[in-house]
Amino acid sequence: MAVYTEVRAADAQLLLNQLELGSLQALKGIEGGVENTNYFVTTSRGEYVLTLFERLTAEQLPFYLQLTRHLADKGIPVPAPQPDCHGQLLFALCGKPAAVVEKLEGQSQLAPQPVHCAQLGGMLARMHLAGRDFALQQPNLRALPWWNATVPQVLPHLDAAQAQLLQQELAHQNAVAASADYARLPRGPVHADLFRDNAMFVGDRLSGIFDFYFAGVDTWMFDLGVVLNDWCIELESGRFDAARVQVLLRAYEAVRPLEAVERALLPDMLRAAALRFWVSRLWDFYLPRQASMLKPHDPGHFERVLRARLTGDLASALA
Ligand SMILES: Nc1ncnc2c1ncn2[C@@H]1O[C@H](COP(=O)(O)OP(=O)(O)O)[C@@H](O)[C@H]1O
Ligand SMILES: N[C@@H](CCOP(=O)(O)O)C(=O)O
Repeated sequence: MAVYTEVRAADAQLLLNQLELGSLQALKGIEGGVENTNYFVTTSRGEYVLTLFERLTAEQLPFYLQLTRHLADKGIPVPAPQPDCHGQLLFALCGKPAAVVEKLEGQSQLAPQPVHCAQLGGMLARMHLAGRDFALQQPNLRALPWWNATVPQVLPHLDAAQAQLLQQELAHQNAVAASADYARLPRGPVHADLFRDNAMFVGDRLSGIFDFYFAGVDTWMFDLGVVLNDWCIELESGRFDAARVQVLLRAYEAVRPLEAVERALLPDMLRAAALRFWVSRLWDFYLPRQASMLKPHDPGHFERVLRARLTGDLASALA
């Protein structure tokens, strides 16, 4: 659970007044999430999510908020940020940047089946295409430069085998990123954290995707790698479930067929995506921040995912 900043009802009401969202009826800290402070807000007008941004700065936030606005306007089901009468989406609360977004209907599907993966794959491709004409630029802030800066901080906490794996994979990803093929990968705004807990289903129907606060401009294959590594694996082992991999990729390609260079680099992007979350989980685990309700995710999970990807199991899943 993560509530880093306690928000009083009176403070929340001041912001709701600015947005003309009615009178506060309930304010409830949200269990889940590790990055920001989130509250469910019930008002006389409806249900919303109030987010206080704990790490992101007011300079970085317009990218995320405008991107969700842009995607919502293009028919992608994402929680639209609520504007004030000047069209502003970003505010300040308790000394932190803050926003209020729509509350999506439904529940996360934490044990996804092929029926869920198919919808997610199609939605991911539609989201990539819908982002092509988004005007703002911001890199993925959890990409290679961040891994290079963070790995030395977590290495002292690892055993020798883990340290070797981490360093070897980082070296490999630096080499991939410097290659001509990598430069040819199509890119655009990506979600970069579209795990099963960042999508909602009503019954078996995908009702929306949310939590764009790691979004940035990166390769579409990195985004697909993040999704495959979470939606299409057996959680205990990190190994791929072939049926889910196949259905998700087929659904993605039904909307946007992969280019040859994307197909060739997908195994490396799967490894990159595993490395990204192994590093961030190690960082959260060994160098935690203060939070009144925080349960860090298990870093060992992404070590297993990375080891599974290193066996080349994408090819066997697609055989
Ligand atoms: N727009 C939304 N609609 C419905 N539920 C939401 C919404 N945003 C967040 N939540 C709920 O809050 C939880 C934590 O949000 P999340 O964005 O993942 O947090 P963090 O940014 O800290 O990682 C989610 O798992 C979900 O249950
Ligand atoms: N998905 C990441 C954690 C990022 O937090 P989120 O709650 O915003 O998804 C992970 O699983 O490590």
